[in-house]
Amino acid sequence: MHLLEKKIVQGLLPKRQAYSHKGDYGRVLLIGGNEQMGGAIILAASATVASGAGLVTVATHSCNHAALHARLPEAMVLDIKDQAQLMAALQATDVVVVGPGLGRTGADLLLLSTICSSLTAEQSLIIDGDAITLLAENPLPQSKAFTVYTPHEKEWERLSGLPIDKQTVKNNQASQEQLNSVIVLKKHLTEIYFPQDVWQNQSGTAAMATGGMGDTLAGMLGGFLAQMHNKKSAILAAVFLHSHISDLIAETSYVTLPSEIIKRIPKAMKEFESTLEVVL
Ligand SMILES: NC(=O)C1=CN([C@@H]2O[C@H](COP(=O)(O)OP(=O)(O)OC[C@H]3O[C@@H](n4cnc5c(N)ncnc54)[C@H](OP(=O)(O)O)[C@@H]3O)[C@@H](O)[C@H]2O)[C@@H](O)CC1
Ligand SMILES: Nc1ncnc2c1ncn2[C@@H]1O[C@H](COP(=O)(O)OP(=O)(O)O)[C@@H](O)[C@H]1O
Ligand SMILES: [Mg+2]
Repeated sequence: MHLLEKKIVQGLLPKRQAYSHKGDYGRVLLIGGNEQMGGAIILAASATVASGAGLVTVATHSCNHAALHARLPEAMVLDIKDQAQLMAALQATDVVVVGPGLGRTGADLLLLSTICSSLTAEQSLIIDGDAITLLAENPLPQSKAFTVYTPHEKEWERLSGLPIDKQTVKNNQASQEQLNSVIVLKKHLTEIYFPQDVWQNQSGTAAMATGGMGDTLAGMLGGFLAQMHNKKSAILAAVFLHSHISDLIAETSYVTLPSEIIKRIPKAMKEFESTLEVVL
């Protein structure tokens, strides 16, 4: 197992070219947030915007629109129930993040099925939160998109069938192969399962154990994948930086709130940029 530490991430983020524009930094569509959990998709989208994605759109329940506009004017908003608008947005995007605060109704499952079947191999799909639980309970044909699941241990138990005490590296690798996707298994010392190798994050502490923290990571992953050509570098950098920022705040704070982490993403990214592309 490879250790994901600061020296690995140093230089992974490409320095921006002078002659570039927002279209060069990717389009991300985030889907989630029902009547009870608008906060989850607002946090995720805020993390995507702070990570530097070129254009961010959020499909969420209409009751969240005013809050989202007020908190995050950088994002565009559409009604999660508007099929026509959603289909157009799915076709136009580079990355989809689905699941934060989505809910687990039949309509949510139908939506998930539409998303999985309509994406192409050129797009990326991050499946988080309720979307993982829905897929665990109702398996669907695999999407053609490059797919990343971001389960916590219980969500991974539901998806892989492995009880938490059986989630060994060997067992997890076997499940990752079956799912044919990247798995970010979130916990203390988060593990990342790629087809070729496994990484263990060395940043992060229990100061992160608060609601919305995983939603924030899902949004960061969307933002990093939208901008970086090397998908593996994007995933490793997002996982490390999410927890690294928390570690910096935790030097003087007992808990590290998702909103505080989000505010510090651009500054933290700056420290890790390089003109030379590092390939892992
Ligand atoms: N502000 C908002 O809008 C927020 C909205 N949110 C949205 O809520 C939706 C549901 O997501 P969820 O994670 O809260 O619930 P669920 O899938 O039932 O899992 C919890 C169960 O798993 C167990 N468990 C075991 N190991 C674990 C581990 N390492 N990490 C975590 N849990 C672990 C745990 O055990 P227990 O706590 O009982 O000991 C419990 O039995 C999702 O869409 C998410 O985006 C949240 O982000 C909060 C802020
Ligand atoms: N004790 C801990 N040590 C390190 N990281 C933690 C700890 N507890 C939680 N985290 C991190 O917080 C996030 C929690 O994700 P998740 O449970 O999906 O949150 P939510 O769904 O509430 O947004 C993960 O990135 C996880 O690694
Ligand atoms: Mg979660």
